[in-house]
Amino acid sequence: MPQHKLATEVYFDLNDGHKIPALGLGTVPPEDNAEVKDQVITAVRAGYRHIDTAWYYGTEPYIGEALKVLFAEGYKREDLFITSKVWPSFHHSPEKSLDKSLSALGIEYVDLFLQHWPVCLSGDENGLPAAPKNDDGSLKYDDDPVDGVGFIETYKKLEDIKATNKARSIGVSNYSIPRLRKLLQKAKIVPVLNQIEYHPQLPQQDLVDFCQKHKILVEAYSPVGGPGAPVLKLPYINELAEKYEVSVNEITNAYHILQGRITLPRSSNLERIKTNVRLPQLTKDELDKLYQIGVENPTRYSVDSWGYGIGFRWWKGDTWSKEFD
Ligand SMILES: NC(=O)C1=CN([C@@H]2O[C@H](COP(=O)(O)OP(=O)(O)OC[C@H]3O[C@@H](n4cnc5c(N)ncnc54)[C@H](OP(=O)(O)O)[C@@H]3O)[C@@H](O)[C@H]2O)C=CC1
Ligand SMILES: O=C1Nc2ccccc2C1=O
Repeated sequence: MPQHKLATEVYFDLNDGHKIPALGLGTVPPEDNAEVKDQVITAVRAGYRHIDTAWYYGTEPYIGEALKVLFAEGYKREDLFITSKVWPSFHHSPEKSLDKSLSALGIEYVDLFLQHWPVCLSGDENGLPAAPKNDDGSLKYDDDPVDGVGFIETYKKLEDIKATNKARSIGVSNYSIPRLRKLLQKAKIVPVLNQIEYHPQLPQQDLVDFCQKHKILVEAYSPVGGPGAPVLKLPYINELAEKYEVSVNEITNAYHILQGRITLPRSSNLERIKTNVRLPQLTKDELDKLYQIGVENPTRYSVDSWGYGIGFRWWKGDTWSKEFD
């Protein structure tokens, strides 16, 4: 049995002086939100130190229950890295959203607070409904979803929050290159990272290069493509798992971590969470071959309707859209 390094022991430097564990646990609701409590406890006991959540997921109260158990076992708040996010329907009051998240989680600060999407949906003072609709069924925005700059105002509020210490670091999610360009013209604080869909089937080297140039880390969500784990069906990933005697999930994690990206796998299977921690040392040729899979046949699995028109190339039918740039 080959000896492998551990993904749980890798930390990356953020541009504001803090550090982030490279492997984080995703907490999008499973069938029953309460299951997240055991998932978090299992992960931390297995060595994970990074939990990714969001007000939108509705799982923060269960993560809070897990934290109580873990703190009682002796784990320290300062040893964990906890991320939450402000949803677009809460764009007018991110601090209120963060206060709700902190209260549900039972903690005083988050390590990282992200703007979940660079758009402004029309929610009430409690951010509800999360997906507001016009009478014709279309999404109800407070700002033009394509040309509006309200998303920059939201980010500025995150800059103010950082000064309160309720969030140690601030960052963004689902930002394309055009949105990042606009943001960087106005931002005082460069976001520490951009959380985006990323896996071997979704090559986004241009966005990664742009982020790298501005010292913004890339954090990969849906590292196996979300429900059904379609990415894990790729024959080459299975070939590598056999070669290194690890799971297919550990290959998709290594794909990111070895190239300086944070990865956020999620699972309802506690055994899978527990064992998904080794870091096989894939070669440069193997990493390049994984990357080429997506160049030849790009596939985006997460296609939320609020993601259209914000500067990403979306997979539509059999061609990439021209929306980028
Ligand atoms: N900022 C954003 O907009 C977004 C952020 N995220 C974040 O990223 C996290 C991860 O993304 P997410 O889309 O949830 O998912 P993942 O890509 O991690 O996929 C999770 C799914 O894959 C299944 N799976 C994993 N491994 C296997 C395996 N070996 N065999 C069969 N099935 C498997 C899981 O099933 P099982 O439960 O049975 O293991 C689960 O259904 C989220 O939880 C969230 O924290 C996600 C989407 C958007
Ligand atoms: O914004 C999100 N949309 C999603 C859809 C499925 C799972 C997670 C998310 C998000 O975080």
